[in-house]
Amino acid sequence: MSLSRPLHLARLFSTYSSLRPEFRRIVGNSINQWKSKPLDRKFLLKSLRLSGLTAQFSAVFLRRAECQARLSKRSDIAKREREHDPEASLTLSDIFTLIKPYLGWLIAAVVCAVLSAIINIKIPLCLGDLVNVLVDVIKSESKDVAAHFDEIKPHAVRLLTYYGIQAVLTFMYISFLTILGERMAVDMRLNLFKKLLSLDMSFFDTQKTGELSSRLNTDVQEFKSSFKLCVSQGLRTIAQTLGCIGSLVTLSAKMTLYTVAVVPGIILMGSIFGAALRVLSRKAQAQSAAAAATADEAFGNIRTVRAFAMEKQEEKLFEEELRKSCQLQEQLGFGVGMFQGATNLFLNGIVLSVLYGGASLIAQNEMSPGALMSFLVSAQTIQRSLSQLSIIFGTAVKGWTAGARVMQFSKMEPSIRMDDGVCIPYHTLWGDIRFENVSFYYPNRPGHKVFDDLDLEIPAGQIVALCGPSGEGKSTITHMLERFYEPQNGRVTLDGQDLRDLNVEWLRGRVIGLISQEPVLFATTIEDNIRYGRPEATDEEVRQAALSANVDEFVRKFPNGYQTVVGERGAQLSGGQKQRIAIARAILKNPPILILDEATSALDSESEIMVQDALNSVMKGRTVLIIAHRLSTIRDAQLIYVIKDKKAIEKGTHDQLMRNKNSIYKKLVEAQQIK
Ligand SMILES: Nc1ncnc2c1ncn2[C@@H]1O[C@H](COP(=O)(O)OP(=O)(O)OP(=O)(O)O)[C@@H](O)[C@H]1O
Repeated sequence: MSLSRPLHLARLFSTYSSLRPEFRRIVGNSINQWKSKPLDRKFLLKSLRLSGLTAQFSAVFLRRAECQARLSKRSDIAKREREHDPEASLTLSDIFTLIKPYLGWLIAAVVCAVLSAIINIKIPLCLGDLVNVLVDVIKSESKDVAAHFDEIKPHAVRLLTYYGIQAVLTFMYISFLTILGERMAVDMRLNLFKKLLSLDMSFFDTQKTGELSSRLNTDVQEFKSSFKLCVSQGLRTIAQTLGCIGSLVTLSAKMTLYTVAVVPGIILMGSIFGAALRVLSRKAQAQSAAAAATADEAFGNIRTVRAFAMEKQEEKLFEEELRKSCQLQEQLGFGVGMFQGATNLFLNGIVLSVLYGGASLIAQNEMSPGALMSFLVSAQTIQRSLSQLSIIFGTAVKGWTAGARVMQFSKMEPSIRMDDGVCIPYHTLWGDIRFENVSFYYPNRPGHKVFDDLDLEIPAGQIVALCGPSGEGKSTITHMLERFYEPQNGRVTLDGQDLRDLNVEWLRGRVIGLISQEPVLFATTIEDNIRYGRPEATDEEVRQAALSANVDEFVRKFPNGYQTVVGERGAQLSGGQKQRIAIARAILKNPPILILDEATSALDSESEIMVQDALNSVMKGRTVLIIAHRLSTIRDAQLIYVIKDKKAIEKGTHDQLMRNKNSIYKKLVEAQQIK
């Protein structure tokens, strides 16, 4: 990018230099003609040529600026090492899709805002009339108060009516916009949340949850606020500007054309600044999200932070991210400030040019001094409106970027759809699982194959254990069974059906129950956490599940019983208690296939006995896949697989494997890696 930018600029300046004499000739001629000739067709054509030429320049600059924006966006993505992130973009059709359900509210708001602006143009005129009448009354020196009052009354009533209507219109358009903005924000949040929940697991492998929350909250908020501001203020300002331009045309068409001819220049400036500010704004918002994610991670892992006394380091990390964010936000502020300053300078220049052009017209008797005065006042109203627009522009840039960040993930499509595929009828489901020639790597680490031609059979109704050295892929097998990830080669089948043909919602929700080493509970009551296994379960079924999982016995000792709130991730419970609640949840779900991923390895021996007891009651009559390092858990398995070197290299019962003197399993037991 550093090399290409000077090249672009050089090319642009060479184009400009070659066109400069022609540009000067046309501009010079046109200005002279505007001053000296009356308004005719030829004159109009010349004006259009000037506008066209400046518009062409705007287009060239715009394209260059956009190109630079794209390049820096790519470099950002490279910096973030997120190859699969789609480009953040927000189109007008995206905005229209959001507005569509509430189009009526928008139209109502637009009508009210425009009417309010029209009244805003009328109020000064009406005020002027009232002042004129008052002046007349003062001049007449008559003492007839009633007659004076009758003269003033209609003007005063008209003014009061305008004030009243304007107040009602203002209330209406702000209310309508609030309804529109809030409902749009809810839709945006819901869409994004729904989409995020459905995205592939590989997406979450590369994203920080804090950043996702920031998109759901901060970005949607920013988009909503700027949308409301742009529509309310922008509409009013535009309507006011158009109204005043109308007044200008009636005052002097020639002077108006002279003033309007500089509009492509404003567009040109706006385009260049706009592209640069959009890039800066995108960077600034990404950095704010990164800072939020750092804080979120620290809070999420607060126990680890405390245990390692890392508060200072976390603070430092957060400060670094915040400072970077602050720097970018400041740069953005400077950019917006510069833009607003330049706009003001430009607009003041227009007033000067109007004075100069007007003076020439007065000298040629084509305009009266009074008309020039009125022209200037209206031009200044436009100037004020355009200054206001430049402020709105800054807000719009931020809002647009925020909207694009929300859309970036809302537009992503999961490769695994939740609602596709078939369900095997419950009474014909056996629970026979096979991995056939499976080759797999995690999508975010394509160079690292976890399995190469893995073959594995988990017969229906049996307890099968997976063991092997750490990092060889035991948990990955459960991930593939849950269809969190799909194999690149080979297939995984359930009762002979490829998992890819089965309905994922049914598979995860009805068929497979997972109890992992660190069960995660929600910050709600014990009852709700158990019910998570099957929300439609009756109270009695919840109690029965709790009894089978040895939950009931400790819950009864809590003052609030099943209504005890467990804290974030179950922080107010012991490891064994959390694990037993997770088992009760799995019992309630009553899945034909159960996966126990080191379900007892984090517990002390007393808790383990209780949890194992609970597990034994769950395992009966199901297909069970156990991942464990504990002999006590594995010994009873009907089949044991040893996973190593990307394959299942051994299989058999505990006794069979122990009899083989070269068995890896035997070595693991002897080395106490399985103990
Ligand atoms: N989400 C992921 N993205 C990329 N690589 C991963 C991911 N999860 C696991 N891995 C890698 O895949 C390999 C297998 O991991 P897995 O967790 O299946 O091992 P494991 O046998 O269960 O280990 P352990 O016994 O230590 O729990 C490891 O090299 C690991 O680094």
